[in-house]
This record gives sequence, structure tokens and C-alpha cells, in this order.
Amino acid sequence: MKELKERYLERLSELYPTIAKASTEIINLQAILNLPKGTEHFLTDIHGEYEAFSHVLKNGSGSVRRKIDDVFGNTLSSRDKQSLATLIYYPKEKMDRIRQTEESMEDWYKITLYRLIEVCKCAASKYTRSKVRKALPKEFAYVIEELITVRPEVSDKESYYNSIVSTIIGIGRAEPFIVALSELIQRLTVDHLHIVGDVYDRGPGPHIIMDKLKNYHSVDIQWGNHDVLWMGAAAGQRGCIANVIRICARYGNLDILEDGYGINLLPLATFALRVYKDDPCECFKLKGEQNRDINEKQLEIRMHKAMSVIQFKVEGQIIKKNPGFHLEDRNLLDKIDYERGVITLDGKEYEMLDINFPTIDPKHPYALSKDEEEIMSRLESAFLNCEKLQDHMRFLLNKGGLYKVYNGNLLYHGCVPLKEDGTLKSVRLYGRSYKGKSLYEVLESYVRKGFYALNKKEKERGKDMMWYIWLSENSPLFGKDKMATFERYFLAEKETHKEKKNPYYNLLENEKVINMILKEFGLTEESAHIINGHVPVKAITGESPIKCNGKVLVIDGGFSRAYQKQTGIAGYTLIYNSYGLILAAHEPFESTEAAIEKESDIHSDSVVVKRVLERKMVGDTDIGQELKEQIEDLKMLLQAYRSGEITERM
Ligand SMILES: O=P(O)(O)OC[C@H]1O[C@](O)(COP(=O)(O)O)[C@@H](O)[C@@H]1O
Ligand SMILES: [Mn+2]
Repeated sequence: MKELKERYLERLSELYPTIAKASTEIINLQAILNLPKGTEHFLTDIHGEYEAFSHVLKNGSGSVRRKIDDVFGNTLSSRDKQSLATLIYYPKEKMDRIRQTEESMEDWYKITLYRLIEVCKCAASKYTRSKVRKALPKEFAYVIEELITVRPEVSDKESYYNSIVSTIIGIGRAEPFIVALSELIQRLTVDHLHIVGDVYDRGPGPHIIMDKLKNYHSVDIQWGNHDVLWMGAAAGQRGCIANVIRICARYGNLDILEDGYGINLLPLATFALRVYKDDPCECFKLKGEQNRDINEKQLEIRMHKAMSVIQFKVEGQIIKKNPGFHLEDRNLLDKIDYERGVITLDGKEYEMLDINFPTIDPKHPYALSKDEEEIMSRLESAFLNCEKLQDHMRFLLNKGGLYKVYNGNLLYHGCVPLKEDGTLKSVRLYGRSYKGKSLYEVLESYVRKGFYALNKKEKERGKDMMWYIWLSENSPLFGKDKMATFERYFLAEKETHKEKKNPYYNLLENEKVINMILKEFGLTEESAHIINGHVPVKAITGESPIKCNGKVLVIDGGFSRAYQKQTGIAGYTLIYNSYGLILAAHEPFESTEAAIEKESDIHSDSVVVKRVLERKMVGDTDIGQELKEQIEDLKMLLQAYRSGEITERM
């Protein structure tokens, strides 16, 4: 044991070769511990709505505006503060407009630069100089540092700053400088971003969101069921591929695949046009407002139906291949009487709203036709070989997981499967039982195996498991008793569409149950929270996202336009800064254009969920914990230098 310690100290002495260097590092780390905790920003269920996403990313769900309020208090009108906020979110676009009406741009630059520098100073004050320096845009790094640091040795500060600002304006660099400062403020306002699942599906730009996330300075992602669906598709799992394409078609978003990812859908299109030529495909109308031409719409509706039929077939095959999934009762194609146009479910007969299935052989309803097989095999290789998709999925794998414990909070997308009595539900997977945290962990390991396992069988299991995570009642990411896709397309009876939620969702107010879950994930402190997405909070009916006296926060972002009618708002996001937790309720996002022109911001309401008694410092966070350990190690090294166990390296 001692040997190990010695070896460790030797290694450490390579990094801190002298007493002076080790001491300096201890002092630096100690200083960081005493800075206020960085701001965390939580977003969930973005569902492809990249414009709204991009806006909340820019405004930090109200954090930028709060900074402006802190700095200017009553010395600026609320209008001016809002203009300044909009400028910080959209500097280029805003200046394009201002230039058209402003009489003296020079004055405007002066006032604006002064205001931005003040906000920037405030945003930077939470960080060490070294961290701020790393965030500075290269081109203006030196000047910005000059402007935001207090220089006691300069006696006439005002004229010092004024001369820098005048030079910037004089040499025609005011606008790029304003852009750089605005972006820096955005960057410094939020220290770390959490995405609590469901980047993908329903909206038009998940690939754009993924690109933005890839460039974001600090982020983690808890996968949502829709994300795992896309991961499964990228791994070549046919059930996932079929669902991904069906959902894109349903929302009129096939462009994501064709233009966003370069996946060729022509074979599917020609097939759908041929096979469903005279079929009105009534059950497969597209969702949302679709402003596209009628022929295009007709084509997409047919592709929607063609892919849905393929989905029900390939899912049937996966269910047969994996008896352990216990999903046999979801195989419905063999329950249809194709002659009479009815289906029998639980002993009851229902009329099918559509009975035109030219590719289904009633004796072998789950077999793909030759053409369907050909399409799926081409799609499989298209998904597997799509560089950009693979790159996005690698990012999800590297930055994400099924859950996260971070600064005393437990983050996951869906739920922890429970029994009616509130105890953990045990789930058998490939011969072993798992519940709670171990269920999360084994499922995550299967996802990774689906991408990386060398053993073919393990890899195959991993892939199928991604489809299972998408829709199984035992999946913590889905948490409903069935996914009633088939019934919702083909049956009029609403009772068959019902997807019953796991008891978890009825137990969210039960403190005993919530404490049990937190403890299961190693969180025993009274101050711990669960942060949850997945289920839209229906503010319209008075539902609150704050459950269990604030211990649970269900912040389904409601970004998804398709769901805004049901929720009545555009959902919630959460901020955790050094003063506590703040929940922001958002109004629907009209457009980027409106956000700039009308200076409309979409957070309508901010509720302080919890105000801490004492301001939280870095020392109180997970990173603070690590820093404290580093300090302890360095103290050990110092001791070793002083006692002569280790000699300084000069
Ligand atoms: O509204 P759509 O697109 O028809 O999708 C409904 C389906 O999506 C789900 O709600 C799952 O998606 P979420 O994770 O966004 O809730 C299923 O339970 C349901 O069958
Ligand atoms: Mn979800």
C-alpha cells in the first residue's frame, strides 16, 4: 500500500516539481473553492425544435436578463434592459436592424459597449481568471481582459477605458467586438448544461440541435426514449429504423433524414407510390400544419403508411426472436381477420379503419415482401454508413447515459419502474433480475454493447435492447404499459389508445417513495432532488411541475409544438445557480424573427423553487469535492518534500 502511495507522489511530483509549485497550486485550488457555484441549466424534451432550443440556450432561461437586472437595477428602463438582452442573444441580427434607424451609430456603439462590458464583468466575476481567459474569443482576448479586469494601478480608469473603446470604434471593429462580447456573456452565464432526454423526433431540426450541443462548452445528456430509438437505428436495428422513419414521415419531417443526414429514401418513395397508388391512406394523415405542395404530401402519406406496415412486421419478428421481452401481446397483425376487416383484442372485436394491406400475406403476416426486404436492407446500410449520424450518436454515447447524479440531484428522462405499492419493480433480462439503479445500469451497458461489443451475439442483444428501451413497459425511459401505435392508427375506439403510466407517476407526491429512489441512487441528503422529463406537464389544467414539496421537478420542456395545445404553455426549464433552483415557465416560441423584432423573450414566469440559506460555493459541489481531494494530495506531496521522502526536481 505504501509503495503505491510513494509511486503516486512520485508521479505527482512530475507535475509539481518544487515546493513552490505545489504550494501555488494549493492556493489556486483553494481560491476556486471559494468562488460561487457555476450556473447549471436543465432542458428536456426538445424534440427537434431547434429555434426555441437555440433561444433558451442564448437567454439561459432568464439568466442573462437576471444578470442585466443585477448590474443596472433601476438605472435602466425595463425597455432598455430588454433591448440589451435581445442584443446579447442575437447581436448580428439586432445590429442590422439598429443600423437602419439609429442616427448616430458612434454614440450607440459607445453606450452599448459600456453596457456590455458591465454585464460581462458581472458574468465573469464568478470564475477564475484562467477559466475566463479560456473562454475569451481569440481575436479580442487581450482587450476584453483589459476591459473586464479591475486595474487598481490605473488612476484615471474612465479615460483608460474610453480610449480603448474609442480605438475599437475608430478602427471600425465595434460590431465584431459587440458580437464577441455578447457571445462571451452567453457563454459565461451558464456554466454547464444538462439535457434530460428527447432531443429527437416530432420537430424539424434534431440534427441542428446535435450540432449545437457538440459545440457547447460543457454538457451532459440523459438519453430519452426517442434518443435511444435513434441510437438503435444508427446501430442498424430494424425496429428502430422503421420507427424513426415512420415518425419523421408522420410529422412531415423526412427532410431530416434526406437533407440533414443524407439518407436516401428514394427506394421507399417509389415503392410507396407503386404499392399504395390508389389508396387514400386516410389513417396516415400527417401531423401539424404542413405547408407543402399536394403531390409531396400525397407521397409522404404513402411513405408513412408503407413504413408503418413494415414497422409492424419487423417488430413482430423482433418479438418472436426475443421471448424474454414478453411483448407477444403487442403482435397484432395475426389478430386481424383480413377478409372481414376486423381485429380481435382481448376477446373483443373491433373494426379496422383500414384494411388495404397489399404486402401482407395473412398466413405469414410478419414476413416482409421481397420489395420491403430490399428497402430495409438498403436502409440498414444507409443508417450504418451515415457518417454524420454515427458522429452524433458517438457524441450521445460519450456525453450521455441513462441517468446522472450531479451536485446532489438525480437526473433521468422517464421514471424508475415501480410496483403499485411503491417498491422497486424487478425486471428479468436475459435470465437475470434487475431493479432500480441496477436496471438502469444494465440497460445502459446493453446500449453500449449494441455499438461496441465484439461478440456478435452480445452486440445483437444490445441492438434489440435499444428497441426494447424505446417501448417496453419495463423501460425506465418509457414507463407506460404499452405503446399503442397500432391501435392509434387503425382503431376508432379511444379506450384502445390508452397507454397506462407506471405507478411511479402516481407516487410522485409520496415522500417515502421519492426518498427511497434517491437513496437507491446514493443520495441521502435532505436537499436532493429528482429532475425528470418525458411527461408533458399540463399547466392548462393547473398541474404543477413541482412535486413532493419541491423534491421532484418534472420539467418536460413542452418545446414540442404538437403538444402545446395539451400543455397550454411551452413547458419548463430549470436553472440551478449559487442562490438556488429557479423554474422558468415558457410561452410558445413564435420565431427567431419575432424574438429579434419584437424583443419577445419566451420565459413568462420564473418561480424560485428553492432558495439556499447560504450562497453555494464551488466547494459545495461535486467538482469542489474533487478539488478538495486534489488539495489533500498536494498537501501530502508538500509533506513528502519537506520530510525528504521526495526530492524537488529543479
Ligand atoms: O404523438 P405521437 O407522435 O403520435 O406519439 C405518441 C407516442 O409517443 C409517446 O408518447 C412516446 O413519446 P414521448 O417520449 O415523447 O412521450 C408514446 O407513448 C406514444 O405512443
Ligand atoms: Mn420521452
